[in-house]
Amino acid sequence: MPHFDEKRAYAAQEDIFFDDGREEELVEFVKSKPNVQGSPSAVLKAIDEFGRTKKYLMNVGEDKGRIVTDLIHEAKPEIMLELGGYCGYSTILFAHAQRAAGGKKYYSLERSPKFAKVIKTLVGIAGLSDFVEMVVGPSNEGIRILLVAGKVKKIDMMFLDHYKPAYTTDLKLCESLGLIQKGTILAADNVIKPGNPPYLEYVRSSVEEKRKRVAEKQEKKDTEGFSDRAAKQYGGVEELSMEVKGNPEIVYESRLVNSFEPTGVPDGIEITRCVEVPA
Ligand SMILES: C[S@@+](CC[C@H](N)C(=O)[O-])C[C@H]1O[C@@H](n2cnc3c(N)ncnc32)[C@H](O)[C@@H]1O
Repeated sequence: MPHFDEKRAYAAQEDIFFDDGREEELVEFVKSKPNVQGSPSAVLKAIDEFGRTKKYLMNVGEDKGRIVTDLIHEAKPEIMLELGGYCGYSTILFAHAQRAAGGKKYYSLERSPKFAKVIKTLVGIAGLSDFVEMVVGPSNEGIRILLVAGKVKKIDMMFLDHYKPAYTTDLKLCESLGLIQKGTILAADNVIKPGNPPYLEYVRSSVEEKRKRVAEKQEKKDTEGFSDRAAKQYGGVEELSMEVKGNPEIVYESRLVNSFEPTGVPDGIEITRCVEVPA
């Protein structure tokens, strides 16, 4: 297990931990800092300072963030998607790394227009507006919009960090639309805290296991296995496109990388690579 540096811990997560005015406070806090204009690292440093000294923020944070930036440096994705952008911490961290690795575009799909505005503002301050494109609305709609617009034909890397039960349904949607191809990498946050059993089961299953479940109609509902808090986290149970079956023939290799929430609570990122898509 890696080590967590307590000095860098965010404030503890409260019962109400977002959408209570803290996101607007964060924007003012970042704007008040000198030298943030055009500097992704200074903007990230300011966001982390707010999370430590003012109020908790549901960001991926430095420890888990490093797992994904290392992967970006190694895989050099041209096209990257994130599902769930919140205040733009992951957007700025990963888009900055992707641009440095020679990438083409980072798409941030965020359901809340209010949070999308915060992301736009902070991404603008960081100087990444030309590289990042926001798609505002539910992720399943955003994915279809990007495909129909001809902007995304293959996903090179996708960071999943939105409504937990939607990880599996959105992955299946991407499979059905042909966006998951050999070499696609998925990085799924929060698979330990709060956890995501249906997603882990899906990406770790063999083709035979997936085929059997489809044939015997034994597929578990992708909304099963979540605590009430995780299922209602963003204001209610979201509608999910359960009818999308995905492509059980796709072969994945998947592994858990243990790490920590920015508060120091143990968590992990599931890293999944698509190794084969039969013709
Ligand atoms: C944990 S936060 C994302 C944190 C961000 N990735 C970071 O590390 O800085 C989850 C975000 O997902 C958004 N969200 C929830 N359900 C969504 C959906 N179906 N489609 C798109 N965004 C969604 C929420 O509004 C929230 O901003």
